[in-house]
Amino acid sequence: MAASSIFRSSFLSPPSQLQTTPLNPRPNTNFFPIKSSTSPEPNISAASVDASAPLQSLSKHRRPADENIRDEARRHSSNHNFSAKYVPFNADPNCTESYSLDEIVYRSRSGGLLDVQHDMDALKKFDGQYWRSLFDSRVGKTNWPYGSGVWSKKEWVLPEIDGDDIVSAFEGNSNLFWAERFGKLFLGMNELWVKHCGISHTGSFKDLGMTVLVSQVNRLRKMNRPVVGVGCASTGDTSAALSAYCASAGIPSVVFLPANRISIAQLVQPIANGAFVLSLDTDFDGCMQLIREITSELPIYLANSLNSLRLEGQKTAAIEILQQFDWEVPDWVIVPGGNLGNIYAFYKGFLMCKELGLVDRIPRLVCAQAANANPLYLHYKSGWKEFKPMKANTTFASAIQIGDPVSIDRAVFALKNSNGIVEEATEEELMDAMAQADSTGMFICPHTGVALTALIKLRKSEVIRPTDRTVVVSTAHGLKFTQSKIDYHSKDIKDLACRYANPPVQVKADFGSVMDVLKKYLLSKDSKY
Ligand SMILES: Cc1ncc(COP(=O)(O)O)c(C=O)c1O
Ligand SMILES: N[C@@H](CCOP(=O)(O)O)C(=O)O
Repeated sequence: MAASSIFRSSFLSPPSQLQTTPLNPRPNTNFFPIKSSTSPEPNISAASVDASAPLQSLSKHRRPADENIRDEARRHSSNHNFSAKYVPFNADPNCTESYSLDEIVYRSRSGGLLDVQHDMDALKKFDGQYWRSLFDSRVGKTNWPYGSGVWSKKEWVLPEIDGDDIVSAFEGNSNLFWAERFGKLFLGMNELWVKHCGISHTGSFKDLGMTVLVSQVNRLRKMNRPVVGVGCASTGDTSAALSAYCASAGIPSVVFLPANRISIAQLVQPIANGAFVLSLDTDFDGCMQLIREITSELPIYLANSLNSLRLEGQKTAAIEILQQFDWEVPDWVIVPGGNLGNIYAFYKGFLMCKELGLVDRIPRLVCAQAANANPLYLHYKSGWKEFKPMKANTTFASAIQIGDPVSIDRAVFALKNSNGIVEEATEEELMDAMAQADSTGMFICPHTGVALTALIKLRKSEVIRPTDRTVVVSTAHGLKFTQSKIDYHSKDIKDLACRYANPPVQVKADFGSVMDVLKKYLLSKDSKY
């Protein structure tokens, strides 16, 4: 949709070296490397958990001037027994099928999804307090790779990767914003929080997963595995993240984009980062089908969330939320869903925290879809009967215009096991919610508008109570979707009332005219004036 003339004229012209030390690792009372009868894990060293230095010596310990943070990490040899492997997703406990993470495999023998399974027994050798303290000790530092919100949880993500192979932009650690005004004004809530995963290196939560996937690719290439490049189908955010992380590691990337269906800001990201960009005359589901076929023929590694490595990074956003609440569990977490990997990633992050004793319960999850692309919602409404993929219609929430989500089974599992709910948002609802949020100081993307709509509906029906602590996950930066905001505030959208539009006022450039409009404006704001 074109910007209105108003908009055209008004807008469109011209680290420290500190070793971070957990405060209270269970088997270790004196801050020195862990070795006790309760711990068969004697080799956890400074590099693996950063637990080796007494607190008082930390500030005196500087890295030599000719050494960078990677060199420094390399000096500390990491020696632990944590491990992870691929297993069929939600398999029978007796199933023995598994694959090393160094294999190139995306599907189980039966064609089902895979999951990354951690050696939970090894992780359980340390109690919840230990892990909480360890993760807390790494926040806000520049130690490689722990300065990243993802790699600060390395033992739970890719425990066996060498720090040297990691490709990171110190992603994660995103803002958990107290949406005070929006909560009070529109929902009568005190405890509404927005997890701004889009305030990130490439402007979306995809960075969390992509740092893991590209790091593993980096490792595979060093092992001379047949990976010439990495490829994805995308509605704009996966491609941006893939191309940035690949460019940073010097790895070729190939992205399949549905022509004319993603924002200009998203399109320019892989172009600028030097990806090989194919603009295809189909929708996202068509691109996804093609990349799956192509990656089974050519030495191109698949970077979509069908690849379960991605979800290992994305799950850290859930752990981060708990950490930011000082390990108190919120009542609800609302996530916009498209290809449906992220809702499972959140579930997995919360579940690991529960199973490893960091918290005692998990929040209820809500997955929010655009009504124009709502296969999960329809499935939920049918009582989880047979799932029917659909042809997704155009939506302002263009990154979730997906009709045949690859992670449908993961999403259903996550929702069933978290007493979850699925909601939907019409175009009018999601655009109004976005405008309302923006009017309280946010600048969110339309997908976050979808999630906020779900919240508004669940508040109206009193499913979510005024005192419930609720987190809405904001998945991308609003600056990637400015055209939708321009259209809305121009009231330039067919069939939408654009009730919260705030178009600029064109005024003659003379004192009297400016005074007139300002007086009128102030009167509307303050009855005492
Ligand atoms: C901005 C944004 N929000 C939400 C989603 C949905 O995430 P998922 O595909 O993991 O459901 C996507 C991508 O699909 C996205 O790019
Ligand atoms: N919104 C996504 C769609 C693909 O999702 P993925 O998580 O499977 O890569 C995008 O930005 O491309």
